[in-house]
Amino acid sequence: FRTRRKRLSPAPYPPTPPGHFLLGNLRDIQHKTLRYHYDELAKTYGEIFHISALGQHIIVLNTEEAAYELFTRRSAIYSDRPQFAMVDLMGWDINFGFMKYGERWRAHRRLFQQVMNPQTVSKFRHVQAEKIQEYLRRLLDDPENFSEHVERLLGSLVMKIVYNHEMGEHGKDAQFDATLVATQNLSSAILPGTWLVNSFPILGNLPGWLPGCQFQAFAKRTREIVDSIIEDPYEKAKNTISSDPCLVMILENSIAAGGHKNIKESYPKEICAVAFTVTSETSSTVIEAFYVAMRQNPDIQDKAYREIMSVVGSERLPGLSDRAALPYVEALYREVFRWMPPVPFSLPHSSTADDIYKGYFIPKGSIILGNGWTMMNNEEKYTKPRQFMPERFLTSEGRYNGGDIDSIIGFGFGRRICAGRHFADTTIWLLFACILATLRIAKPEDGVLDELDKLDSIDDAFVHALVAHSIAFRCSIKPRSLDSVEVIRQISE
Ligand code: HEM
Repeated sequence: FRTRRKRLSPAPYPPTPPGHFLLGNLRDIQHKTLRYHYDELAKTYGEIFHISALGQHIIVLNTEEAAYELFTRRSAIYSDRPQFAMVDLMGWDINFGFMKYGERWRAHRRLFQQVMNPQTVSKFRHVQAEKIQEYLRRLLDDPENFSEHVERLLGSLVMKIVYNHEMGEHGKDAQFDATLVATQNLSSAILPGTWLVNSFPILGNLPGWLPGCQFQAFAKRTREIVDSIIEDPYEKAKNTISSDPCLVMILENSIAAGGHKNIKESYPKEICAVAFTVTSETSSTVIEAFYVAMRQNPDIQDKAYREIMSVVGSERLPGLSDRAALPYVEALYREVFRWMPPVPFSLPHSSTADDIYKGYFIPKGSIILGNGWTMMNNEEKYTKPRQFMPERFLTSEGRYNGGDIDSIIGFGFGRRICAGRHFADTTIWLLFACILATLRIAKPEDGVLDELDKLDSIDDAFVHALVAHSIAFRCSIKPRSLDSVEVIRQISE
């Protein structure tokens, strides 16, 4: 590496915190509360800093301007992904979120966008509304398990729009259960430190019976499950005749119409197989953040309720066509993403060429993190940033001024920006609006404090690995009125 740097540039690395003489900044990388630590470092070093350990350079971008310059304007060299050996060993390299920047990624992403663009997503509005209403019914019947019901909501929604598959009871739907296990194995396998093979890919070549190589067996089991969710569900959906649109049929029709040259037969099946995995963790974190924010801020919740009542009334659930008329709900929705960015550093990008930014050297192969946490806590843009305050996205006349979906930093950056954001955006907005319209979320009424009430700061309710997650907490969830119960129970025609 030293020779390459000498050859290309005498420029210094971006500001770097002092590190250990051998281990470099390993302690900064393995810090327990990374978002606070990097926020501190950003305060010391400014819009960009650099840390390195064991030969790996990590560049952290702390302003929207720096992120825009590198991820968007220079996207040709900042759109790669660092590789996890375990992802490949488990067969999860079919997930284009992890693919290297290149032809295979491009073809997958193009196909995915074809079925997840705003026009196509709007075909699924009735499914979104139906599954959300089902979720509300579950909340009425079993409010304590509000969080577990989210998994079912997301699962049943994705299975329906992708495969036109109506999900069976929990634990009894072979297709969904396999998808869930494959997803959980992927999440655990990419947690830093879980498997040494991620840091030392050469281990992947060793036989599984060697001590320390248990990852081989885990990877093999997962690969079998991943293989099982690629082929069969797709073929089944392809051969089922239905008037409901689903991703499989949309893809098949456009392939038959000659819309896709140069794609392999497996690609459409692969993008369908990853849909739940790429949906579930991030979406459930945003929903958790909503519950925490609403539990802690009854006045804000009531204000949103009043807005919905005055625009929509109490005799039906809000729909996506009401969205523009509900600026406070929109602002609240946006504030959830700002207040607790679900993927605080986005998914890591990596660079494919040496570069210079503002006089600093960024070597090829660096991991580049967009520090969404610090960006969303920029005091110049967001006064009192740790306060949950939807008003910050409203003008003094109460009009929404928060920008369109692509301005949501929580969806990431540049060419790797979340490919499912239109589906996520409409689903999550509608979910929030329907909950706000019918239910009141509050602290538990039995007076027993739970972990959330014992925290020094409510921010600590969320811990993060790659994606943030809340600690377990309870809330009381009750219908707003008799009308609410009726609307939730009402079967739509
Ligand atoms: C609120 C929910 C969601 C959030 C916060 C979210 C966030 C993100 C983020 C931060 C990235 C990485 C962007 C980057 O590298 O800069 C990403 C990538 C991705 N997301 Fe989402 N996502 C959500 C829901 C979804 C849904 C519902 C889908 C699919 C239906 C989806 C599909 C994807 C895919 C396929 C990628 C990989 C894109 C690529 O590498 O080219 N996401 N998402």
